[in-house]
Amino acid sequence: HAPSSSSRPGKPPAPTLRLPPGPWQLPLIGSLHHLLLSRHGDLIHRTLRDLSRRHGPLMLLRLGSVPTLVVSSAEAAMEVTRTHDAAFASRHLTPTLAVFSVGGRDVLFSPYGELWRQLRRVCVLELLSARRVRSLRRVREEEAAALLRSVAASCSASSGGVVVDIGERICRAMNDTVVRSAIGGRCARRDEFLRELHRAVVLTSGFNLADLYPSSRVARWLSPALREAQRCNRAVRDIMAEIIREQQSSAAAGHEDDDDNLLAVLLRLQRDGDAQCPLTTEIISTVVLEIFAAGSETSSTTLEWALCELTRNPRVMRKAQAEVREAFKGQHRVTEPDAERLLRYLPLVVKETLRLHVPVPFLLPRECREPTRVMGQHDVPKGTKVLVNAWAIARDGQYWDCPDEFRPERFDTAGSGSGSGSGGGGGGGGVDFKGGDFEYIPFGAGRRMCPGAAMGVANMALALAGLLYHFDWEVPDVEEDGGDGVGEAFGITVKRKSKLVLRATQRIPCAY
Ligand code: HEM
Repeated sequence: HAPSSSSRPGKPPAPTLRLPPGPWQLPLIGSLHHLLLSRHGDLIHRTLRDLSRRHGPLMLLRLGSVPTLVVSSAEAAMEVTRTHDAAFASRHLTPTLAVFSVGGRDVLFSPYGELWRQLRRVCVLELLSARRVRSLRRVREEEAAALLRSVAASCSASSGGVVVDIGERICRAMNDTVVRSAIGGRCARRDEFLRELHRAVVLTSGFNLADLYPSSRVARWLSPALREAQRCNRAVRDIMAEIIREQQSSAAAGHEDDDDNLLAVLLRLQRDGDAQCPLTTEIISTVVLEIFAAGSETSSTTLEWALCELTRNPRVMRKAQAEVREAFKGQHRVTEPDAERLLRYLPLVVKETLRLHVPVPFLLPRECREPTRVMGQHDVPKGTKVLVNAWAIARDGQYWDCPDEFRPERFDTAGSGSGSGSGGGGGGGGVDFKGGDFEYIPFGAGRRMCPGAAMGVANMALALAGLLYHFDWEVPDVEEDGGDGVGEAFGITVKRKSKLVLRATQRIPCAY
């Protein structure tokens, strides 16, 4: 993999490559020792931020045998996801990701090409377009209601507050919402699925022996992560096979209205042979599994962090609760149209959570498809893995005032200046996550940007409004986190190390 600037005899000398700078390397392990010796332990997004402060926003490392470009400024992120978007539009497929994506024949990790284009188009059309997201409102309301009823039931058992495993419940609610949206029904083996999904998130972080030495058979053989990935993949495929069988028998029985979901459409395309790239059952199973995973893990992680930050910041909590309690005054239920119409501050809370706790800190790894000169001065060789450290960019004092503080007001267009920088609210007024403001890219940017942002935000916003409307939330005892960062667990998404547990006190009855 090592990039080379040497020329072969008889050929004109190749121009010398100007590779991006990076920390010193050792034979065999490359730059890994910088990660292994870090004070941040396995929180690699933090370690790479520290390293980039020394070596620059375009930094070249070798992680095991994999040349890896780490992108750590808004300007550099723009180069990779806009200026040279096509050159970086493929994913880097590690051996563990190859297990889950069956060699990249999927939508999340596929190389840039026709199959990806086709699968992404179907996902957007049948599930993620603005129209489809609107039409799934009933699913969101029912699943948020189920969550609120479950908390109310726990509260009714005691007269004072009650300690609730709210993190677990949020996780189930977000998963049920996205699964019902995609296949029309719940997953009967949901808890088993969620357990395997949590394993998959850790296994695919890219920092195991097999992924660091992808071409070494010894590394693969020695890697427990790869074997565990294969086991985990078999388990989720088994769950999916059951779901597909049910959907097929429902279609065979002629249930017309069961046909209106992503899985049904994919199966119909397969039956009719209409798709440009033929769809195998394996591809369909992979795509639907990925939608379940991409849609639930990210949203539940964000919602958990939102509640966690609100309990740590009583001023923000009071303001958010005052707003929602005023908007729904006298009512016993929160509905989506009214929440959308009346709440101004709550969306800022969601935005600020997505900034402070970028759920997918390196986006999904990209790969350079052709030699590319970036920022006019650095050459990135073909095959280089690219990590955009969206987490570091969203906490960079160059773009954000008090970047480590939780201040939803910074996104208030009325209260602060426009654009990034030093608006009155702390930088961020007018900045959005739509992929055009590169200091804030929790959903990525460019061709491979997340197509599920609208659905993710809708799923989270309604549940959060209900949780704040009906209940008061406090930290039960001394918080186990100890403060910023210590409570993070690294994986392809960064979530809380332990599931959030809070004391809930019901203030307003639920009538769902
Ligand atoms: C808080 C919620 C979410 C966050 C933070 C999030 C974040 C991301 C990120 C960072 C990427 C990679 C973007 C890039 O490489 O530039 C991505 C890709 C993707 N996301 Fe999301 N996502 C969320 C919700 C969802 C939902 C609800 C769905 C679907 C139900 C979804 C489906 C996808 C898909 C299919 C891709 C792959 C796009 C491609 O490679 O072409 N996401 N997401």
